[in-house]
Amino acid sequence: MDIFRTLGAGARFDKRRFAEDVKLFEQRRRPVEEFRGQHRIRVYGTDVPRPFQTFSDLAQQYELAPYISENLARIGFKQPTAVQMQCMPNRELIACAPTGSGKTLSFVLPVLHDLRSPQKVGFRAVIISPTRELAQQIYNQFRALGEGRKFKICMMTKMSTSQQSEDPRLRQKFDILISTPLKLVHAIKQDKMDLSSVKHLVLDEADKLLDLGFLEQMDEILAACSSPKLQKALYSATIPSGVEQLAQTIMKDPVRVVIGTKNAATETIKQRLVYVGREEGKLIAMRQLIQEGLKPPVLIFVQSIERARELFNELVYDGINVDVIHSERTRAQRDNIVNNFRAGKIWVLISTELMARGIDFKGVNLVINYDFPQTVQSYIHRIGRTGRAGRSGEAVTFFTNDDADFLRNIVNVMKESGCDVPEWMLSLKKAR
Ligand SMILES: Nc1ncnc2c1ncn2[C@@H]1O[C@H](COP(=O)(O)OP(=O)(O)OP(=O)(O)O)[C@@H](O)[C@H]1O
Repeated sequence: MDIFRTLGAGARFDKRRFAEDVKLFEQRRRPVEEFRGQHRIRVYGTDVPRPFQTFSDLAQQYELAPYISENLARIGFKQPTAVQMQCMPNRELIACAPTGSGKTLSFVLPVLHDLRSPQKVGFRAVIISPTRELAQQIYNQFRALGEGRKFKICMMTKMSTSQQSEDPRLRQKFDILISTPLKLVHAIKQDKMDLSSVKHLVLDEADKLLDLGFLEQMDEILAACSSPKLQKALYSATIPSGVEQLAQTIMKDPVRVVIGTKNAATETIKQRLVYVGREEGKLIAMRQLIQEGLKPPVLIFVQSIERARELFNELVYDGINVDVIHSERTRAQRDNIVNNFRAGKIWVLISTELMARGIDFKGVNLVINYDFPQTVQSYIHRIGRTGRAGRSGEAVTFFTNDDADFLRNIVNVMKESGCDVPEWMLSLKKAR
């Protein structure tokens, strides 16, 4: 880029110097491109920062505060993942990387780095997530990586009276806020939330947040983040083109980062489709899987709360160590279930879409789509609860005659992510 600046400044054109500059530019660019190619990193936009290769490179390149390097080592993160290597933006960012590829750290790290130290000027970073469980997980990651810096980090759902206080001096203590959209909009509307100092606004599971269900709330949040220095960052494993177009309209000259194949499933997951005929066939197929021997922990997705309850009653009757989670369970119940499933005390967990996105149950061996997912995005996120952080995993999806119209969409995802699929399935008509 130097060559263009030199010319822009009105210097006389020196052909030889220009040729040398071009050569130098190419020499610097080529290894970076090769490195990106090896890690399947694609970038779009102008002046995209070069990726760092190791955490010590990062520390040097960005003069990282030592506490961050120490915390990375303590947590046990030795080598950055591809998305982390490329996500030290100097401006707005849209990042699409597979499930379980470490996107959380890839925004926690640059935010902490940029905030440097606690300041009493009010919230400077806001992270939005579609569910409370995911917000909690992000909060934990901030606490772990921020250890030793005394940042005031708060989760909206746990806000104390001082955080919501009318007194601006009390509110100013805080640096980072993590919230679901509804809670935050509620506080903004009650005039209890000043977001005018926010410099970093991160939307995790951005395609979900920019979906119709949340769009109005996102508008309110964006309007409240009034600082001209505001930088937005959007992250998801799936960013459909419509959402990306919408995102572009609210962003200024963003860098786009894509890891691997866009909108595909994680390649470490072995995916399988099982034909069960009709609805009644699902329970028979489920019992057959159990008889063949399930290796817990296993996560089962169904389409509604009612169906989750029904399946739970069936499996409890069969003597399975099973529990069920959905939005009608109390907060305490949901927290307990998540903790117990993580600790291996629950072997089989039945869930609605609530747990489909973002939740990091590291050791899940098998995801069963008992009910066929309604969208490609839902499929990718649901099965992405297994095969995380480079581990292997398995996903089984039941389909009935009624699901035939949508089968082709899922078959395509399977093919894109390197799974074998029967030829006849590839010739099915695509659903709209
Ligand atoms: N550099 C790293 N080295 C080792 N493990 C890592 C690294 N970065 C993240 N992880 C681990 O990888 C797992 C997945 O990370 P994370 O939850 O951030 O994935 P994600 O990309 O946000 O997935 P999803 O799309 O499902 O939300 C976590 O258990 C996390 O602790």
